Amino acid sequence: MSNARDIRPRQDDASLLATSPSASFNSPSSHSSAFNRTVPVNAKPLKPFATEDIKVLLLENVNQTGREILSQQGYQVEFLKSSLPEDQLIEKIRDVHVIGIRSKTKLTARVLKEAKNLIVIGCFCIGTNQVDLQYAADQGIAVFNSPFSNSRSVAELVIGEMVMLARQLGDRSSEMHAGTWNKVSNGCWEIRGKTLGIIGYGHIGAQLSVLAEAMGMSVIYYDVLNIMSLGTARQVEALDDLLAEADFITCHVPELPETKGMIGQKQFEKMKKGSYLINASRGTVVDIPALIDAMRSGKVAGAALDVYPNEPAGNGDYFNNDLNSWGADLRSLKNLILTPHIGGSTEEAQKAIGVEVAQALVRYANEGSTLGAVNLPEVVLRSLTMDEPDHARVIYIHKNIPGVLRKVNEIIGDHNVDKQMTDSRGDVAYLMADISNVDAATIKELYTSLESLPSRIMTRVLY
Ligand SMILES: NC(=O)C1=CN([C@@H]2O[C@H](COP(=O)(O)OP(=O)(O)OC[C@H]3O[C@@H](n4cnc5c(N)ncnc54)[C@H](O)[C@@H]3O)[C@@H](O)[C@H]2O)C=CC1
Ligand SMILES: O=C(O)C(=O)COP(=O)(O)O
Repeated sequence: MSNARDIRPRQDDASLLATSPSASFNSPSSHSSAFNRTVPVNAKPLKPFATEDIKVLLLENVNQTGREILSQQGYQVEFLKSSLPEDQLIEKIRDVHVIGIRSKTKLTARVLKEAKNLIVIGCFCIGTNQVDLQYAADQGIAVFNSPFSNSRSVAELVIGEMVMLARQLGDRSSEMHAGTWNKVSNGCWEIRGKTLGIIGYGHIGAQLSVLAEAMGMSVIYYDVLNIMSLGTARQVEALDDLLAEADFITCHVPELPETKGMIGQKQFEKMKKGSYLINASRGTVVDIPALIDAMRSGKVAGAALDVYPNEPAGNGDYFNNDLNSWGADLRSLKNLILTPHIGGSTEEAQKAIGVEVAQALVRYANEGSTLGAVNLPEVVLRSLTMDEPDHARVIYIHKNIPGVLRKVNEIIGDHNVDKQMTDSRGDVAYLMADISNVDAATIKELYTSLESLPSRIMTRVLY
């Protein structure tokens, strides 16, 4: 394997041009999906490289379904249960072509700079805030996620937590575990007839809205977009309107500069006395010292937190003041449910995410399809078939500057271009072209010529 960043064709080895009819880039048949259905039965397996040379690093206990799909491709898959400290991550990422992470691993520009062979990142979760998406795009590294496979799991957790908070179940259960009988009705409520305020009415917020109405709640929501209400839910114009009206407030916004500290001291002041707060979005959205004050003063009657500004790397690690300076204060509060970022952690969600993201990674590595990528333009060409044995697929990721297509077409224009597609997103453009009647020497020539263009970000030739 070349030590350059690309997975390059092995130009010296003409035998690799022959494609093996027994090889397949289809994912295992047990994982049927829209992706599998779109691949024709006589799809030609593209062999840009010996698949056993592809190195994949999976962190944070990615589900077995995903691991199997990648292993069955013949890739070398290394699997770790937790995330890695930055220095160890940098050591490992230098070597790999594909990395799979969840919400904890931070793929910053500093880390990605060292990832000389990396072509694609799979976020086996919804959030992609942990990855420097722009830096990755600028290096030609595609990023995929699973946009809604765990939404239902989060929505169900929030429903459960509302009942738990309204009935102080966490406290009663802890007391019983400590041997104390404490039968209380004071300050305990039904959720029926109460108002739920949802901040961020996207996949999770909207799903939750339907479930909450089925429990007899009234739903209001605040979102920066004008979004169609489900059921009898009602969009409010300003966050303050929601804070003033809701009995239960729940956050479902992404981590963005605009959502940082979105619920802080000023917002707690605007809430009704005795209201409840739930945050299963990102730890930066709620100002936790302000929440501690609001709970101590009785303004907030209960809260559930699933996410924190700093989270431990893996199971068994401590959640203490070394991690977040207010850790002990938080843990001392009554009617506060603390969970270790388990909103999306169900068997159903993790299995579905494993399949969806692993298939996207395989499709990208083997076919170059960016369908569903969150940081590159979406470009897809139909699969080459076994009837097209002497074809090569050229992928040219380049700076989105004037004149590039002319130069590229000067290079590929002497050949028979069967199909070509190009699209851009911001500063980066992605071109894919299938060329027929090519031999090993032509592939080498195409590759070298494209690589020498000043607009080049990354070139791959699949054949
Ligand atoms: N605790 C957990 O395990 C999980 C947490 N999450 C977190 O939940 C977040 C939301 O997930 P989805 O509903 O799938 O995302 P989504 O993208 O479908 O919805 C987010 C909504 O928030 C809105 N929004 C963005 N900025 C806003 C602002 N400043 N004010 C008001 N609304 C704003 C958007 O317009 C959108 O409607 C994810 O980004 C992720 O960080 C997601 C899954 C599991
Ligand atoms: O899907 C998300 O964005 C989540 O927050 C869930 O993250 P996780 O896969 O549990 O690390």
